[in-house]
Amino acid sequence: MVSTLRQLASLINDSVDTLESIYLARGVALPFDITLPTTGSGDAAEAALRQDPGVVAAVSTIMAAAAQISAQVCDPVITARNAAQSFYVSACLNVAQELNVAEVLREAGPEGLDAQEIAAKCKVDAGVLARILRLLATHHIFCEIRPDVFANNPISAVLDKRKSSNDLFEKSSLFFRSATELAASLRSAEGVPSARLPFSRAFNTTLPFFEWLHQPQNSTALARFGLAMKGIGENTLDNELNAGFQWGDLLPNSLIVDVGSGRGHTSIQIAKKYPELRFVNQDLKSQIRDAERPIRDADVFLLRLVAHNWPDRELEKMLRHLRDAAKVKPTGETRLVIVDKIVASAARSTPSLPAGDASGKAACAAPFPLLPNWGIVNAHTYYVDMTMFMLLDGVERTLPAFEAVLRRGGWKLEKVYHITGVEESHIVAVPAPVIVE
Ligand SMILES: C[S@@+](CC[C@H](N)C(=O)[O-])C[C@H]1O[C@@H](n2cnc3c(N)ncnc32)[C@H](O)[C@@H]1O
Repeated sequence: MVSTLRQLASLINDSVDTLESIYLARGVALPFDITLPTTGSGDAAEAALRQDPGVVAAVSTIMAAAAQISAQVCDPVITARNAAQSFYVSACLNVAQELNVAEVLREAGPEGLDAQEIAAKCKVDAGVLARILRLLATHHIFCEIRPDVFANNPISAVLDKRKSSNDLFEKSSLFFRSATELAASLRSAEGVPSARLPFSRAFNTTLPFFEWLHQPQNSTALARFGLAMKGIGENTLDNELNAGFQWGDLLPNSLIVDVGSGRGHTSIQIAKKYPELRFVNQDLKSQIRDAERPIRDADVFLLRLVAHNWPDRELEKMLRHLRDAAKVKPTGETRLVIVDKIVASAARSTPSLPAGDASGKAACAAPFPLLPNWGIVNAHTYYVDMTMFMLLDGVERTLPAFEAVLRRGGWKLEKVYHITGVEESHIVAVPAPVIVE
């Protein structure tokens, strides 16, 4: 019987072999050495190759197996202690972002900069800043090329907002401040949910998050939020358009209603590829000036990164309104396209889905002995789930949870598209009779 340790080591070895052979066959150099300063903004051919399904599978296996083998061999006390203190990584990263250290180091180039000079540009104490950057370098974010001299590596370069360090301003992190209230929020027994959410406590407000964001005094936060939303999926939208819901199968002139559209960046991207489709963007009044009521002759209601903003009871209400406004056979059939992450359990068990033949339901589970949800490969999904709770009482859902809320809202799950290299899935539903439970 091969030990779990050996199985994990084999998975890593085999996947490294696969990676090397794919890169060799394509004539592309393997990814940068993260222990060395970066000399530029990366290689476009290498960035494109990272989307290759064989590369995605090999990288996912290495990430999951490396994290698991490390946790397996490490003294449990040390693993637990490091996890308990990993907030320091976030806190130090927050410092680097607020002080625009990646921009300062981009301007310094691969020779790097002494902590004294970085601190002078950032107008803070050099000794503490050097210690903060060393903690980050220890986690492979920045590299310390000589004692107290730091440079960007490919990971810290990602923090660079590609502006001059003189043009950047201070920012406060909504998520970071809210997270400090997570435990207190769970313990509290105060009234309405919005008053006891970590965000509400941290920012001392009883307004729901999106209303708070639209207050005149929070216009900077709103602008930043709009940009962040535009940024999510910008690089992967092509993949989404090719391998997700098939917009090209809709008849010319079909009407797509983007519910909670933000500034309409998704519709604009789809319209560029499919100019024969029509679009309506709906959002809160200060985001765009448009109708807020459901539109009755839509062919598609698109909810992109919207369902996860709401707890089940609110999402169910929203889905019912859309169901009431949907076209049903024989006059047509409105499709509901939800673009959201799908959470998988970390337990190796079969999900208890009701019988049905919606294709593409199960995302590919990781091979034994890896955690079936691919462990840290999908860590971001579980982080965003916390953000949804902290800010909105929202939730990232499992597929059975989606199916249940859709059913209660009067929709029937038709098909799920899991798209390689994209964190969000496309969950497609059609109108179904509303079942009162
Ligand atoms: C997470 S963002 C998603 C934006 C966009 N769909 C995207 O994919 O980037 C959620 C959006 O829902 C909007 N929203 C929140 N409450 C709303 C409401 N009651 N009516 C319409 N839109 C709302 C917010 O203003 C925000 O733009």
